[in-house]
Amino acid sequence: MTDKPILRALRGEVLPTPPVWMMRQAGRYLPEYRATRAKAGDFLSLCYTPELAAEVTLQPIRRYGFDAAILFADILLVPQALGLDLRFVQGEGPRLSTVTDAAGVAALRPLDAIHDTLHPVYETVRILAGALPPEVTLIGFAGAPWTVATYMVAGRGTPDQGPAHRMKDTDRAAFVALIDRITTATIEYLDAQVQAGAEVVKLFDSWAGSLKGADFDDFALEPARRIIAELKRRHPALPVIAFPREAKERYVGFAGAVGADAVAIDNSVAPDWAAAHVQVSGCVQGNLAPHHLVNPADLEAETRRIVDAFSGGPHIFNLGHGITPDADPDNVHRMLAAIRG
Ligand SMILES: Cc1c2[nH]c(c1CCC(=O)O)Cc1[nH]c(c(CCC(=O)O)c1C)Cc1[nH]c(c(CCC(=O)O)c1C)Cc1[nH]c(c(C)c1CCC(=O)O)C2
Repeated sequence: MTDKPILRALRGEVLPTPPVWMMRQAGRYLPEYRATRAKAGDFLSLCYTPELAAEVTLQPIRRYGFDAAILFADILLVPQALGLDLRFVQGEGPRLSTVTDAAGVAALRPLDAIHDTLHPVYETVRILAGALPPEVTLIGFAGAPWTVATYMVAGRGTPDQGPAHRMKDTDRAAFVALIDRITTATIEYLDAQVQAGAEVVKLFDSWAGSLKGADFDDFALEPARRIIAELKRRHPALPVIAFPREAKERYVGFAGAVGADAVAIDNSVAPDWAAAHVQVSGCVQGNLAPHHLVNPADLEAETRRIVDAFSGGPHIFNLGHGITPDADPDNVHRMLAAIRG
């Protein structure tokens, strides 16, 4: 049995102080991140240079003593490994070549080939596994198939995921084939991260909230269930965190339905409601609104409200979404003081 606080919470233990980390904790709000990114040249070079990716992963651990480190990489590396062109345009976000029909799905690279692109990520994990303090848990991650598909179909981020919805509704067979290709690639990608030393994996389904009714079952729930079942078949003790962002009432029972050990919730969910309806079935991660780290007027009060609401069950403190570049690094210390006392 291990004593790392994150692993204890994921096993269902209720700790006197919740363990804590932050989505996007290695990021542009930190001057040391911006310096290392400048050294790498651009964001993708940073992702694919293991020594530098490991360095930015460790920076927030050194500065704040978080309980978990999350591998520095991006969910869009999988589409790139499947053969799409990917670039990040400064100030605009990602741009990819697109997959919009059956021929596009058929042209994706075969499953075995993904490691040709992704092997530097596994090296980053290996460096981190040997460099982290013993009480810190190393989290690997991937995008969930629906969210990854929304970028592959549109070639960019979209406000309503319209292009992916249209492909799903007009060319169902090709869309199902695309989800299947992402699902199998994600299993091999996460398996390789675990073999390299990731102790927990997290699935980011940032756009799960735009799936309704049976579509939510088919494209948020079922692919996550398949990925987790296969990973746990290969690694029975592996804890998994699922993040079906903006799932609202579908957060209820989600972890159990997909076989995850914890569900991460966004900040549109009231902590008291989530404690009563979601945490009753297991560990919950979340859910401070990131804007409190920009404008800290209610930072301590909101942090305490979340800690108190979830104090009766297993809880990992986190934000409801990633910390933003305009956040003040000192506010993170204030948040930690409010959690840890
Ligand atoms: C949708 C999504 C992406 N990437 C990710 C998601 C899912 C989570 C979410 O909803 O935020 C996940 C992600 N992206 C990044 C991580 C690393 C780990 C972490 O610190 O959380 C993780 C887990 C680094 C990153 N990924 C990105 C940055 C900023 C890049 C930079 O340095 O310029 C970082 C630190 C870039 C990125 N990557 C992506 C977009 C849309 C963008 C551009 C928008 C932005 O700039 O924030 C795709």
